[in-house]
Amino acid sequence: MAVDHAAAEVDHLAAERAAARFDVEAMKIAWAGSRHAVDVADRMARLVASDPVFRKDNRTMLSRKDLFKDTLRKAAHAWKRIVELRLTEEEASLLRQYVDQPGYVDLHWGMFVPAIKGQGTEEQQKKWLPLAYKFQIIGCYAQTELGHGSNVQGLETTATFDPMTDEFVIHSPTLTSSKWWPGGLGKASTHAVVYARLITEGKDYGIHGFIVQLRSLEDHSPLPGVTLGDIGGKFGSGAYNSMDNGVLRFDHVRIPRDQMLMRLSQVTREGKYVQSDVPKQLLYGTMVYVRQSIVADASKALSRAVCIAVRYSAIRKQFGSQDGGPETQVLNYRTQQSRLFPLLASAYAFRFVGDWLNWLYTDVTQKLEVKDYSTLQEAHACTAGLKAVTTSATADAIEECRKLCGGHGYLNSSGLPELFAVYVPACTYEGDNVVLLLQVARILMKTVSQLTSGKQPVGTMAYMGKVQHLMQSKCAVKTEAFEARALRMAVNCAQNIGQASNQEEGFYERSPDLLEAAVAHIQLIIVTKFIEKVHQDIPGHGVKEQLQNLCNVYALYTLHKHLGDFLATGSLTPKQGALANEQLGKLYAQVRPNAVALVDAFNYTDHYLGSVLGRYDGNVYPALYEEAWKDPLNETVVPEGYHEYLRPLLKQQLKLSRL
Ligand SMILES: CCCCCCCCCCCCCCCCCCCCCC(=O)SCCNC(=O)CCNC(=O)[C@H](O)C(C)(C)COP(=O)(O)OP(=O)(O)OC[C@H]1O[C@@H](n2cnc3c(N)ncnc32)[C@H](O)[C@@H]1OP(=O)(O)O
Ligand SMILES: Cc1cc2nc3c(=O)[nH]c(=O)nc-3n(C[C@H](O)[C@H](O)[C@H](O)COP(=O)(O)OP(=O)(O)OC[C@H]3O[C@@H](n4cnc5c(N)ncnc54)[C@H](O)[C@@H]3O)c2cc1C
Repeated sequence: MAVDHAAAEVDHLAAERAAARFDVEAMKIAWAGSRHAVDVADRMARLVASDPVFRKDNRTMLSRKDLFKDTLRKAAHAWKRIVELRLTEEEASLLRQYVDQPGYVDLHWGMFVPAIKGQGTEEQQKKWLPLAYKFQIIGCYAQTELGHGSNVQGLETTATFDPMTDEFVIHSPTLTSSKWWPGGLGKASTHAVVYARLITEGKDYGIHGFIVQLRSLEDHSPLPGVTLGDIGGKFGSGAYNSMDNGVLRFDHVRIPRDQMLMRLSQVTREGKYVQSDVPKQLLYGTMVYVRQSIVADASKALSRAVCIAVRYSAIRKQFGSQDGGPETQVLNYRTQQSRLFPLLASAYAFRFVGDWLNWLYTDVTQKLEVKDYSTLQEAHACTAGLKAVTTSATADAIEECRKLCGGHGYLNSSGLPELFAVYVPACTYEGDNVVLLLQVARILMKTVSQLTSGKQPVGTMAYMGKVQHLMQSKCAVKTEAFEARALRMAVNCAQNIGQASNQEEGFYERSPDLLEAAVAHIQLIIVTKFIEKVHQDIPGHGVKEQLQNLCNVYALYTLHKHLGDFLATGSLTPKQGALANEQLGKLYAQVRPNAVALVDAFNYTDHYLGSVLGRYDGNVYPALYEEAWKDPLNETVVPEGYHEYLRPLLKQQLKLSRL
């Protein structure tokens, strides 16, 4: 008798859900942050999923042109719904999240508007923001050039003040000064915040921001002196190809003086350069803002991949059938668990550290408003470091989830290839991860060097103040081992650099070790913030226990993976390392019955997941089968090209065989 495997798989997920030992609804609240956050997210996710314009299952099959047009259509429709339904900012940005297609709106709202808010004077904000808020202009963030991205101070575009006309002349003096990469620039934007070297009275004052109109508001054609276009196709099908990353050149384009963003410094009518009393690093404020939002996005991307891999691992069975009994769910294999559960724990870890970082960012912003710049360095180190560590881990984890889903994970319909292709540039944009970690390392070295002068480190560096204790002790407590490892790695680097004849040379020579020291410091922050979270009052049956488990998994897995660091710095003994690994195995066994419910708590719709393997109902096989037939290649039974290329070949073989 034929067994209906599909029906059996569906029952399987129901059984998994029934076996969970905690209240999933309460976990949804812990994940989202509040009941309100769950409800709004739920409403927006359903709004998007039920609207045919937001369909995305065909995206990887569209040509670049069709994909771009589809992005424009979705963005316009989303805006229409936002206006019609009078959505709040919170609702609108969730709606954008669930539309799940990178597009010019991200740069408009995510960078153009924040750049004007952060670097524009009140007057400039009054003039430009209302236009941007109503989409009467579309803006992008034009910083990176063909020749320089990481080294912002190396940018070549010039903005030369002409006192005769009270204008700046924006110019691209070399090929490498062409703006290259800005999202939304290629085809959509009418305006840009352009970063250029300010030259006045014959002196180069370095990089400053300018609002420049690029296209006509009448017919969208480039303004005189402006050459611009798209930079071409990118990694993967669908994926980031919905975005028009662009190239832009200026040939002596003139803009009024008041289009220089003048909150941080000004040029007077006479051409005098005046520096305000605010730190010049505030020029980088937009990047700091986006880096903190990228950390929150890491937990979203990672949780999606993990949700797909966990559900599918509960459905998928291989081996183990004896006497006609059931086969083993691959989720029951210890190896599957040891690869998958640390990623599940990381998704929760990144979620909570992302919330904390958002708090830190808000706090710093409030302090800046009253000219308190004391936490600027902390904000830079935390946003840069957490951006680097969480995006690298998430990119690796999405690829691991693909492998955890076996062959089917490689199909576009699994959702994983596109998720990976969209996600990986996060390791590069908004600061290459290595470059950002070296920034953290510089701050660590500065902090270590100040320890001898008695200056007490603060914020996330405060543990370094316990230097006497941490340099000597054997650590019994988990966080203390993380603190000792991070501090000792930093101190080792500082000592090695100190022996070099020149500090810069020493830093350069030791940079691979410095990267590792920076990672150790950031991992300490993630572990600490997770522990702080589970110490809070968390309502709901079994929720706190589950989070405690996941926190332990994250910490012990990180420890296991970097055991070399812990041993080399003497922060743990080999015996402690072995015990930690033993413990990890036990924790996986506790996660196992709750795994499906723990990913259900992310509360993702099937539309947002975009994966036949991750379907909520577990009906994987019929969906895979159906999906295959939708491929354009299956529109005809006999493929196009048969008559030109297959038939002649086959005929020829026929003749040969007759010879
Ligand atoms: C209601 C409607 C709603 C509608 C709904 C719609 C809603 C939609 C919403 C959508 C939202 C989604 C979001 C967008 C999506 C993302 C997409 C991707 C976009 C990607 C964009 C990009 O990709 S955009 C380009 C990013 N390009 C970089 O990222 C360059 C890195 N490169 C550097 O960033 C500098 O080049 C680098 C290395 C620091 C050296 O800079 P340098 O040479 O000037 O300086 P030094 O290293 O010498 O440092 C000198 C001193 O500055 C200190 N310092 C340095 N940085 C600092 C900082 N930031 N803050 C404070 N302090 C800082 C340092 O600690 C030193 O401090 P000290 O002097 O005390 O030691
Ligand atoms: C999808 C995408 C979207 C983007 N959107 C925008 C946008 O909207 N606006 C915008 O202005 N830009 C944008 N960018 C550009 C992005 O910000 C830069 O690509 C990024 O900052 C990295 O700079 P780079 O390309 O110059 O890399 P490079 O610095 O050339 O990196 C090449 C290699 O050199 C290494 N390296 C560089 N410097 C050092 C160092 N000091 N020490 C050790 N190693 C080093 C890096 O680690 C890397 O391995 C986007 C990029 C991408 C991929």
